[in-house]
Amino acid sequence: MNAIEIKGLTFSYGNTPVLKGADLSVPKGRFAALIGANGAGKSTLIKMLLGELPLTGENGSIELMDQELKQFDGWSQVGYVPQNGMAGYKDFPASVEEIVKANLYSRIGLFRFGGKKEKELVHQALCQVGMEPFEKRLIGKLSGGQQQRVLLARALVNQPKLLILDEPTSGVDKENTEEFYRLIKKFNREDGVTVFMVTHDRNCLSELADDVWHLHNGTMIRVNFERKGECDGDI
Ligand SMILES: Nc1ncnc2c1ncn2[C@@H]1O[C@H](COP(=O)(O)OP(=O)(O)OP(=O)(O)O)[C@@H](O)[C@H]1O
Repeated sequence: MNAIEIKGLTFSYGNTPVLKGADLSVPKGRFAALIGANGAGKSTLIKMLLGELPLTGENGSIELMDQELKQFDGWSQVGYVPQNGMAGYKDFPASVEEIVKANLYSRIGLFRFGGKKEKELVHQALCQVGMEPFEKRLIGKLSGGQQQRVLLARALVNQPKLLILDEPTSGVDKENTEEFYRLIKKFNREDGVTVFMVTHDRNCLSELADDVWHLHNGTMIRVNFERKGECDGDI
């Protein structure tokens, strides 16, 4: 059973094709990494996966958790961590707790505050990533690495079965990057969460990923780990 199944995916911005028939599958419980040069189309593919870019019958097909994307109704099982998610929001008027709680809106309801149960879920998610001491801190007052851990907690608060991460440690220092990797590795290996991570960090691949996919010239190549030097210089 696959958490993600992509077949023949195509996408163009205007007349410029970016994806030209990409195939990829991520079996449930695996840790898959997606690599590729700048501008290869990795974020475009993630946006299509998340339904942020249109998918018509002519664009190929995407299934999440064995369901066609168009019919997919399990979004609470999918956690997403964007690249530099809070960068540029230095004065954003929300606390760490509020940022994480915002992802519970589907169970709380819009414009409502949530009760004791939701507060506890938020606290637990922050404990999972070691950010509970910062619960009341304004998000903009944290370091980039701390902010990314808060965004990981936000993704985890719904106890997802699939985590999608788009270059989650870009701009984060070595120590915080290592801590971030330790956390996602634990969620994958110990809690069985399927992980699909876009990265430029080649050094983490052998330690973290079961499968590595290389997006190149609009199509997907599965990288053979024994021969991973093949893509050196192109990711
Ligand atoms: N909204 C847009 N309109 C037009 N072109 C776009 C748009 N978004 C991205 N592109 C172009 O599509 C191509 C793929 O971009 P994308 O952001 O998906 O690449 P990427 O692999 O994620 O790159 P990076 O590693 O630098 O983040 C690039 O050439 C980019 O300039």
